[in-house]
Amino acid sequence: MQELTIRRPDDWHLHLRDGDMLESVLPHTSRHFARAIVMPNLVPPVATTADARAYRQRIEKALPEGDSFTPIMTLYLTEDTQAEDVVSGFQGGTISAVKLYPAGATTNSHNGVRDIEAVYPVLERMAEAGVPLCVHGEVTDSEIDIFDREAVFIERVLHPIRQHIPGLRIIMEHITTSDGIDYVESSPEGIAGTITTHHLIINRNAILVGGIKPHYYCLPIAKRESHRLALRRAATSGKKRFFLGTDSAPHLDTDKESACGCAGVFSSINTLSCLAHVFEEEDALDRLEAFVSLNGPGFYGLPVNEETIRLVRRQQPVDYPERIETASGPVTVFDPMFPLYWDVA
Ligand SMILES: NC(=O)N[C@@H](CC(=O)O)C(=O)O
Ligand SMILES: [Zn+2]
Ligand SMILES: [Zn+2]
Repeated sequence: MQELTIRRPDDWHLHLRDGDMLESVLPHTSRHFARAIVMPNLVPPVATTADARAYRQRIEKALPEGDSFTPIMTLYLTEDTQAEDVVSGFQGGTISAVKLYPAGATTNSHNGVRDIEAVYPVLERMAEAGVPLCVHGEVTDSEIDIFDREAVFIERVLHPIRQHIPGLRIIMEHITTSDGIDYVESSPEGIAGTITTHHLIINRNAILVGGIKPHYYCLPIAKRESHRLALRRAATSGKKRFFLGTDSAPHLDTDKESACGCAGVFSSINTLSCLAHVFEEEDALDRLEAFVSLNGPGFYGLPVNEETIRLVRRQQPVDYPERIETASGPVTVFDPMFPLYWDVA
């Protein structure tokens, strides 16, 4: 296949940041994507409906002329979150989901949840009102190995939430293990998983072999090869409860290339080229549209996009920048370590 037309895709997990960084990264998403679930882990976090409304306005202001892009806003769940604010923000159309960060699990998560049972009353109200919960699924206990933190989260946190509040719709974001895939597949309706572009391409060797490669460090951390293969099988299966969340998460190079580098991979620029490459390798180009354009709106109960995009396989590798410039310095773009031939026409 040399050409593929699909409905315009959406990104169900994206970090747009704020200020200069927002200005620099937003065009790389709005060029190709119609909508994105925008993560609320700003400093300070997007914790109330009023915060989400103000942040949405800043995103709309930063949007390049002529691009049609809808940010889908989320709230950062804290132990002080008020259920009334969540429900009214959802019913009024300002927010579409709430995000659970276990405190200390990832970038800007220190205001997250320490005691999950403390937020059960809010989760119960969300279930009644139909507000979905997006989850960063890693425990933070210091005795748990970083490579096991997702699997342990499923057992200690996610499964108990689902037992206690079966009506809550949950998105297990950026799944990195076969445990996560198996959990979603073996559960009844009501839980879905997003998968990032980079976790379909790299395993932990990319971070650690031949020297430390900070631009491949993200959370949850990439796991061993068998897990990457499980993610590929799920993403390319066409199954309705798996869809794209790029987790494109820009950090300044000076913050990544450091003795204590930040977690996050910036991939919005070449994500669709990378995904077409992966789906072609798996002989599943006919299922790319399900993963990037159909399954996400299906789970979130939103209409699919009517516009289309055309992907073209070029004769020569596609050019994309190694890094982009922002007012505060460069940000390195995800390098899949192979040439990309698929391009968005
Ligand atoms: N994925 C990451 O490694 N980083 C994200 C946070 C997150 O999604 O966990 C970020 O905000 O930088
Ligand atoms: Zn996360
Ligand atoms: Zn993220």
